[in-house]
Amino acid sequence: MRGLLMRRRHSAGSKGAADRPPVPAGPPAVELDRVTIRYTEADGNERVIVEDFSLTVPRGAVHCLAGRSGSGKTSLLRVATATQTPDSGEVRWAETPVVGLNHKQLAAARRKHMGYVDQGATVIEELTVLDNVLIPAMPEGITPAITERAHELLGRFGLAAAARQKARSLSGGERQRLAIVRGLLLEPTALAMDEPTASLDRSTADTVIEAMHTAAASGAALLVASHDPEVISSAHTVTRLV
Ligand SMILES: Nc1ncnc2c1ncn2[C@@H]1O[C@H](COP(=O)(O)OP(=O)(O)OP(=O)(O)O)[C@@H](O)[C@H]1O
Repeated sequence: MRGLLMRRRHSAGSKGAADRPPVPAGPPAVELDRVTIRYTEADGNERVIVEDFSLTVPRGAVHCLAGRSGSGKTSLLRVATATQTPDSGEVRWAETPVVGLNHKQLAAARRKHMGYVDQGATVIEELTVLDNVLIPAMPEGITPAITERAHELLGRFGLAAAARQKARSLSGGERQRLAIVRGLLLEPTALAMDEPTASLDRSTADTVIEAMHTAAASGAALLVASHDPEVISSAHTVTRLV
């Protein structure tokens, strides 16, 4: 393994060990099993992001993929969310292997297991907040039950009053929370987030960190790529890429 250190959150960071919550003992949500990711760079050199790297994130836990820009956070997040195939190794969601699934199988597994919040929390500006949240349910039809779940989640994440507003009116922090709600709509095993606090001011970023932990407490595993020290120190466990 090159340039990689994995630590439990309570072994380091800005807070004392006594301040940190124990790692939840939920069932495995996301597993990387002896994963290797390497690239051939423009100059012909090989770049190894991780080699024979294994990680288990249980339901209820927040795991942070940390490291400087270019260290490979997004690459590892892509492999964990099966939008990139590793050079070797296996990825499992709720103990189901996903490397090598065909497009249709992967789409079904993703709907069941993996919510995703992209960097910047993309929303459709002209749709209402509620309709943005309901997007993942559209292929199978919007039922009263799913609409009720959307409202319940919007309430839990402080967006109930915004449900009928156009998404264009939302602030950066509200967009992140909307994207979390949308990612949780289908009750996935895990939710992946790419740099959720980038470009937010500190107090707004802190509300997003709180929302991440609310999402984990609801039973999802959170896998978060971030170089924000507060995201890193709030996580139950951290992988540091260098
Ligand atoms: N498909 C690819 N082919 C070659 N090199 C790549 C490829 N994807 C990423 N890289 C390189 O691998 C390294 C890690 O990239 P990655 O985007 O995973 O890092 P990161 O930590 O997420 O960076 P940032 O915080 O800036 O988004 C970078 O040097 C990048 O240029």
